[in-house]
Amino acid sequence: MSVDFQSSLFDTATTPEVARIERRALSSGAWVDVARNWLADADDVFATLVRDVPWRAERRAMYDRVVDVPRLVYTYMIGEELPHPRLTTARDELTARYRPELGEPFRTAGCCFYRDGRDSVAWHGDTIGRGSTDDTMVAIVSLGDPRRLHLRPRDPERREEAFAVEMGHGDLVVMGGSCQRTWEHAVPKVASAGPRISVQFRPLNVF
Ligand SMILES: O=C(O)CCC(=O)C(=O)O
Ligand SMILES: [Fe+2]
Repeated sequence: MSVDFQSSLFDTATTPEVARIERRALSSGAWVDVARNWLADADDVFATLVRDVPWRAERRAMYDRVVDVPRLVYTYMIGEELPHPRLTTARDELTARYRPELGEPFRTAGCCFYRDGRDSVAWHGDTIGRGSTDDTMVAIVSLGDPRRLHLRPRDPERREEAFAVEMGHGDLVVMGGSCQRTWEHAVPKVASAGPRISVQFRPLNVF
């Protein structure tokens, strides 16, 4: 796969210890945490994932409705070695940071490859598993070209609360509380974008 990505432009990652996580409280008990430049070695992680993840096409029904999913995906399940040691470190740091609130570790790592601005994911909540009934967390590490994560309340009466978070190279975005069942998120198509990889860490039985 050829990827037109100038990694030198993005060589700004700090160490996770230095990055600050900022929380935005949302309605209905949902929240979003954002930490810029959270992942160290983001350039190397991105290049390794492009090369080594066994990407497969996905365009099918998912979540609680039929969702058009033009992007490449692969999910690392429990016990599967992650494709870069930095991701293992990242998962463990996320578990250390969030376990008091989450009550359990992050276990799986779903990877999505948005090849260009035409790749996207439509409005959904991660509600296949416990996200439909329980508070939980989905921690996203973004690599490559920035894309926007759009969020909106499920309740049509509250749609004016909708907003978007830019997910840049090495950034961490965590959706927590009731976010998967009371809010929806999407990564819409854009006129022009280079490749982006999203790594989503989730607890057991959250999809
Ligand atoms: O691209 C992203 O960071 C979000 C992906 C997502 O919401 C999902 O795969 O459930
Ligand atoms: Fe999602």
